[in-house]
Formats: sequence, structure tokens, C-alpha cells
Amino acid sequence: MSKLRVAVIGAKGRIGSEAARTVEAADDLDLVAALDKKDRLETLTEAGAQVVVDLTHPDAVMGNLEYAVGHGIHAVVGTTGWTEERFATLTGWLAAAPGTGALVAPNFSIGAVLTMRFAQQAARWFESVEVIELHHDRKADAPSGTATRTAQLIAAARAEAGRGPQHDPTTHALEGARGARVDDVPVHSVRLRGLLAHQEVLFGGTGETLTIRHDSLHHSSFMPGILLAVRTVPSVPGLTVGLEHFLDRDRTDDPAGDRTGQAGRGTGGEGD
Ligand SMILES: NC(=O)C1=CN([C@@H]2O[C@H](COP(=O)(O)OP(=O)(O)OC[C@H]3O[C@@H](n4cnc5c(N)ncnc54)[C@H](O)[C@@H]3O)[C@@H](O)[C@H]2O)C=CC1
Ligand SMILES: O=C(O)C1=N[C@H](C(=O)O)C[C@H](O)C1
Repeated sequence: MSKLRVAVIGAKGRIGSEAARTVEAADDLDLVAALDKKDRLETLTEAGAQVVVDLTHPDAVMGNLEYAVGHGIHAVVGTTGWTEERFATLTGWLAAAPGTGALVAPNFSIGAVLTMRFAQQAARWFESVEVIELHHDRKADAPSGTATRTAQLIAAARAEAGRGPQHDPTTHALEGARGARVDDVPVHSVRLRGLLAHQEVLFGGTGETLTIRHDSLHHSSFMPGILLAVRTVPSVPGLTVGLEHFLDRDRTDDPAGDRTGQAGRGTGGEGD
């Protein structure tokens, strides 16, 4: 059987270098290109890449995806900084490239994916919820992609359960003291040398709290998810948001729900 031809962009970066090594070590994958800043995107087509893994920077990812999807190359995207507008743009590019798939995964680690799912399940039962994400001191974006997605999923679950806006007693505060609001969920971002990627979701109800915490201690935590994504994306045309949809592909009840993200984000491709 021929090997799947994979390219990594951002291959000199913290996660990209680990991803390139991981692809190279996989028996069924062929690392045909490892690009970083200033390398030509044409290398992707010249090398015959079938799947591209983007682990670059919020400023770079859209240009890379426009080229890849425009040339029918499936994309696995870990780069963060996604907005509704960006998702709409990517959906448009995918619609013009039938059969091409793109997975945007805010987090490739199984523990983080489960954190999001558990938080989504807990959300309807608690009056208060706040998210604290903690990352290394080189991270460009805040809040993290994972925290943003977690807050969006929590907010959607609260809305579905008929919960109104959260009560906030604050009348006097320094700007920023209550964090950023993502769909009415306060999100606090810590940046600290020595950390990698960590998140706590704090729920509060009458006389009790629930804390869900996840820690990525090494970039190896993201590699099984990246491998799963690379192997799966060629068979899932259109946009998929969140690794959970690939983890749940063998389940008929699809607990992960709409694979394009939240209701109203748009439609996926032919696989819907
Ligand atoms: N989804 C997930 O599970 C994870 C996502 N990430 C995300 O991946 C991204 C990269 O993170 P790190 O590796 O920590 O950053 P980094 O700064 O160590 O690496 C980024 C690499 O991309 C390269 N780059 C920048 N612009 C480029 C361009 N136009 N073309 C090609 N290469 C370019 C840089 O030179 C650098 O080598 C971030 O957005 C981060 O949030 C990081 C870890 C896990
Ligand atoms: O920049 C990082 O390191 C990470 N970025 C992703 C995010 O923004 O959520 C995933 C993980 O938290 C590591």
C-alpha cells in the first residue's frame, strides 16, 4: 500500500518540529515537505503532498490554507486565532475544492478534548462558570484556542438548557481583572515560563464547586491526535472543527454533534 504524502508547515517550531519527527517515524506516512518561514508554498505541490499540517502562526495560517485547499491538498490545522470570519472564508475555499477536507483542531490532546466534552456536559447544571488557561511565555494569542472553544461550547450548552446570562456582582474593577468574555464566559489567560499548556474550568452552584483540569506536560501529548487527524482527513470532505468528530467517527450516536462547530457556523462538505 502506498504511503500518505504529508507536509508540515511550521516545521521548525515547538510543535511543528515534533509533528515532523512523528510523521517521519510513522510507517504509513511519508514526510514529503517540512516548510517554515520564507519557504515557498509551491513546494507542497512540487512534492505531491496529499495532506498538509499547519502549525504556524495566526498571521500565516490563512495564506497557507488558501494555497493548500486551492490545490486540493487536505489540511490538518492546529494553528490558533480562529474567528467566525476565518471559518467562513475557509468554508468558501473548501466549497470551491470538492472532495478536499480540513480539520481545525483547537487542541490535539485527548485530555483536552475530554475536558471540553466534560465541561459541555457539566455546563447546564451550574450557575457560574469561569475558565483559566495557563500557557508558556512564548504564546502569541490569548485566550488560547482551546479556552475559546471551551467557553463557546459551555455557552451553547447553557443556552440550550435555558440558562440566562451569568450574574456578575462586580461594580468596581481594574480593566482586565475579570478576564475576557467569550460568549458571556469569563476567560483568564496566564503566561508563565516553565508551563506548556494547561486549563481549568471552574463551575459553581449552591454549596458546591466542580473543577475540571487538564495539563499538557510535553508536546508529545498532541502527537496521537495529529496522526489520527492526518490519517482521517482525506476521507472527510469539507470543514470539521474539533478532533472529537474524528475520535467519534466509529460511533453511530455521534455525541460530538455538528462537526462544523456550533450551530450557525455554516455547513461542511459532502460528508455531512
Ligand atoms: N492544536 C493544538 O493542539 C496545538 C496548537 N498549537 C498552536 O500551533 C501554533 C504554533 O505553536 P508553537 O509551535 O508553539 O509556535 P512556534 O513559534 O514555536 O512555531 C511556529 C513556527 O511557524 C513558523 N512560521 C511562522 N510563519 C510562517 C509562515 N508564514 N510559513 C511557514 N512557517 C511559518 C515559525 O517560523 C515557527 O517555526 C500556535 O498557533 C499554537 O497555538 C500549539 C500546540 C498544540
Ligand atoms: O500555543 C500552544 O502551546 C497551544 N496552543 C493551543 C491553544 O491555543 O489552545 C493548544 C494548546 O493549548 C497548546
